[in-house]
Amino acid sequence: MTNPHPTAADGPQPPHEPPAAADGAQPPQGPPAPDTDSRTGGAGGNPNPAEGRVPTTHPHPRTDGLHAHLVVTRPTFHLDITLTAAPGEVVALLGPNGAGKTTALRALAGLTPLTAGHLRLDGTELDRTPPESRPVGVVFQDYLLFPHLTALDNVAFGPRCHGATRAEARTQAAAWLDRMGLAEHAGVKPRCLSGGQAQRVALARALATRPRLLLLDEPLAALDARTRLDVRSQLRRHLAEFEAVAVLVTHDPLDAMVLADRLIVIEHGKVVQEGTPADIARRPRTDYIAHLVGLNLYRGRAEGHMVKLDTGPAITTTEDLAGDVFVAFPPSAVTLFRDRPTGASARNLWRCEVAGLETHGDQIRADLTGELALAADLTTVAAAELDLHPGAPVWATVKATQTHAYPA
Ligand SMILES: Nc1ncnc2c1ncn2[C@@H]1O[C@H](COP(=O)(O)OP(=O)(O)OP(=O)(O)O)[C@@H](O)[C@H]1O
Repeated sequence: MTNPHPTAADGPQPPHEPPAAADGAQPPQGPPAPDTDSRTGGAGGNPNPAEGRVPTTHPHPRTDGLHAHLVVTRPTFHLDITLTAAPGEVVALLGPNGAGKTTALRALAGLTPLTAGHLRLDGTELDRTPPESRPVGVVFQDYLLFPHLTALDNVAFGPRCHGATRAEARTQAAAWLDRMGLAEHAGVKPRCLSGGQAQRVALARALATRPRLLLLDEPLAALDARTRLDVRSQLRRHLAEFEAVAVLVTHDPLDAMVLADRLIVIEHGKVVQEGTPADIARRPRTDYIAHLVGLNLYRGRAEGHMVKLDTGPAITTTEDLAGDVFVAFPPSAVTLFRDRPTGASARNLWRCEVAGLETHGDQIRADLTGELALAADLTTVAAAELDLHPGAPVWATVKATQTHAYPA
């Protein structure tokens, strides 16, 4: 996502598409959000619930969550996804580059207009609500903190825009910084914060507006590996406490699996699979997802324990199925031989050729072509003993017990 900019609380102008009114590093005098009622504690609970409370005008109960059908049509791209989430649920939008994740997030924030569809949050239609008036908080990959404001004033900016007095806003901001473990950094400017601290300030700023929808755009992408580990676990804790809907956009399957209750995988502007992280990891339905979760995936037709692949040979499985199925197995389940193994069952034995080799953690991953295209993991020692190199002929076997077949 490239510098989108949903609300007054979230920083300077977006570079393209409709500008967010009252956006930018202006004096924090934006209009009050339409919905800042704190009956349910809003975004993670208001640290000072008695403060900054703005009367609600909502006729609907605030327990409905998110119901969205987002349709955005551009000359070369069409997004059409349905997105629902219950309060307290964290949903991750996962997908390859250009899938439409950012477009979906911008549409939720009101920065990209819907071509069709609808957007309802806690019973209120938001389609026509301008970005700065939506009860939406956004955390960006690159934080987008105001460089000239202290951490405290960056966080206080949100409540100020939503009608709190300066003193109220600062009190609330101090409470949020405290909650994020950043109390001692309140007077520090963003340039003096580490990446992890800046990201937590950005999260505090978003939560301080008590949003009913929290949008997180690749929130950990700019952090180094070590910081990422810490911030990921802190973010997980804060999201677990968050009482409204959170939507996270990420490329990283680990972030998605750790942070989200439910994954929605988008490819080419459409939802291709959704479910719990465990469901998706166990039963991927596209090559992209199979690759993400590190599985070999094939489609075919099952007759009992035999699955005849659409392209390629048959695979023997332990499941007894009929009709269209997927078959998956991990690269670690593959055993390679240079010579045809004698005594091995002829089942799940394929003649292949090494197309490429790469280091994968402490293993070597071999990409194989031939009777069956597959990835195989083996130790460095085994790769050396087999004298594997691109072009080398190999035999690959997989035990039926290591495969997993499920209906397509
Ligand atoms: N402002 C825009 N105007 C026109 N086309 C755009 C605009 N923003 C994005 N697109 C196009 O819309 C499609 C979806 O892009 P989008 O940024 O939503 O994907 P994404 O899944 O977030 O990708 P990435 O992971 O690379 O950020 C792409 O083809 C992209 O080129």
